[in-house]
Order: sequence, then C-alpha cells, then structure tokens
Amino acid sequence: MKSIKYLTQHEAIVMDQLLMGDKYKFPTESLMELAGLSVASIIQKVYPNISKKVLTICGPGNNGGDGLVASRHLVQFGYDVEIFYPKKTDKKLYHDLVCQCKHEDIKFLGELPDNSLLSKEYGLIVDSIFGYSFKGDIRAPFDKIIEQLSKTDVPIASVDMPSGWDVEAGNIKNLFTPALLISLAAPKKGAESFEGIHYLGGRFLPKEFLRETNLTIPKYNGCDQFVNISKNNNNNKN
Ligand SMILES: NC(=O)C1=CN([C@@H]2O[C@H](COP(=O)(O)OP(=O)(O)OC[C@H]3O[C@@H](n4cnc5c(N)ncnc54)[C@H](OP(=O)(O)O)[C@@H]3O)[C@@H](O)[C@H]2O)[C@H](O)CC1
Ligand SMILES: [K+]
Repeated sequence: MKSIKYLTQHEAIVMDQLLMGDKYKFPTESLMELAGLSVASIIQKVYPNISKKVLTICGPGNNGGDGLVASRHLVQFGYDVEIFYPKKTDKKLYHDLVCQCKHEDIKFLGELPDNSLLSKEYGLIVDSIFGYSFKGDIRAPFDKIIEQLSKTDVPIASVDMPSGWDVEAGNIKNLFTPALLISLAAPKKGAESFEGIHYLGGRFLPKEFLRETNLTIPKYNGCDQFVNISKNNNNNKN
C-alpha cells in the first residue's frame, strides 16, 4: 500500500471547500450522507453485536451532522440509538437531519447520563462533537462533556478526529483515546500517532480531485464504504 497522506487542518478545510465549490459541485448534504453511511458501516463492521444502546454525541458543526446521519443508518442496521445534541445548529439542513432521526424513533436526551448510567446502559459512544475545524481551548458545554468522556469505560468511536485533540498535534491535552477512529476522506495529522482501530470512510473523492490535490488514499475493495488503516493491520504493511 502507498503511504497515506495525513492532512494539516488548512489542507482539510481547503479540500472540503474545493469539493463543495464551483468545480466539483458536491452539496454538503451529499458528502455528509456518504460520510455518515460510512461511519455506520464501519461501526457495524467493528461492533456487530452490541447488546446495549449506542449514544451519539453531536457537536454544532458538520461533524455533528455526520453523527446525526450515522445514527439514522445505525437504526436501519438494527442498533438502538440515542442522541445527545446539546448545541443545536439553527440551519435548515440540521433541522431536517433531526427530523429524520425522530422519524427513526431516535430519542434525543436532554442531558448526558452520568458515567455509571453510561456503563450500565450503553455499549458504544459515537463522538461526533468536533472534526477538523476544532481549535483552541474547549468551550462550554463541550469542556465538561469531553472531561466526562475521558473517564468513561464505555468504548468510544470518534468521527474524523477524537474531539478535543489538536487537529495537527494530536492528544496534547491528555484527553480520552477512542477505541475506534473513523477518519473521513483522508486522515488528519493529529491522528498520525493513533494506535487503536483506525478506519477510513467517506469514499467520495473524484479521480480528478486526487490528481489535482496530489492526494494518496488507500484502495477501497469492491463496494466497501471503508478501508482498515490501523497500524497493526497486516494488509497495511508492505
Ligand atoms: N470532506 C469530508 O471529509 C467531509 C467532512 N465532513 C465533516 O465535517 C467536519 C468539519 O465540519 P465543520 O463544520 O467545518 O467543523 P467541525 O464540525 O469540526 O466543528 C465546527 C464547530 O465546532 C465549534 N468549535 C470549534 N472549536 C471549538 C472549541 N475550542 N470549543 C467549542 N466549540 C468549538 C465551532 O464553533 P464556533 O463558535 O467557532 O462556530 C463550530 O460550531 C469534518 O471533520 C467531517 O466530520 C462533512 O460532513 C462532509 C464532507
Ligand atoms: K469527533
């Protein structure tokens, strides 16, 4: 396998703008749908038998949107999903995503259950709080939420980046390390040190886009929406 490129924060932002701009013309909701579908597919692959509930924690940006979409697909896959979405985004896309989740009978929680309740009732936490646009010190209410996540024993699956990690420098604040990291489109530099289960999803980069940006991504098999890029995956060794 060719070596994978890890993106800087600036590169991730510029690439997304390019994909969604006048040349490649992808609407945000199309990419979000594919990203969210790949997140749910990867969770199904890595955690096929969760007997307890799945809790998705959504942030205020597009990373949170990915979590809303993934939750809907997880219900379609047979999981019992609840969502905690403390800072809702007042945009039509997000109102629509919440509405779609409610039509899947997904319950929206008013507060984050404490860690003993989390351990008792939940088998997985999906962290879709912050993605590649996270910067600086963690502001309320997410500071307390991420502090609590750093103490839970429930496995965490992070979408695009572990929330609170510096997008380039990684876990410099000594926060939680997820069991599973799902990078989207291409991994970010801050994830380069990640030693856990690491999958790449978001299979939507056009051929011309890859040529134009000189981006190397691993080969996806068949119609898979994901590829395993974990360091300890033998298929990734030359
Ligand atoms: N091409 C792709 O791979 C696609 C990726 N997608 C997903 O989109 C995110 C990036 O989404 P974006 O909306 O740009 O940003 P985030 O979701 O990462 O975060 C933005 C919100 O977070 C708030 N924020 C930022 N820093 C902090 C902080 N220190 N404390 C508290 N809150 C913070 C920020 O708040 P502001 O007040 O600054 O506005 C934003 O509200 C990417 O990672 C993927 O998951 C797309 O879904 C599709 C294509
Ligand atoms: K995240």
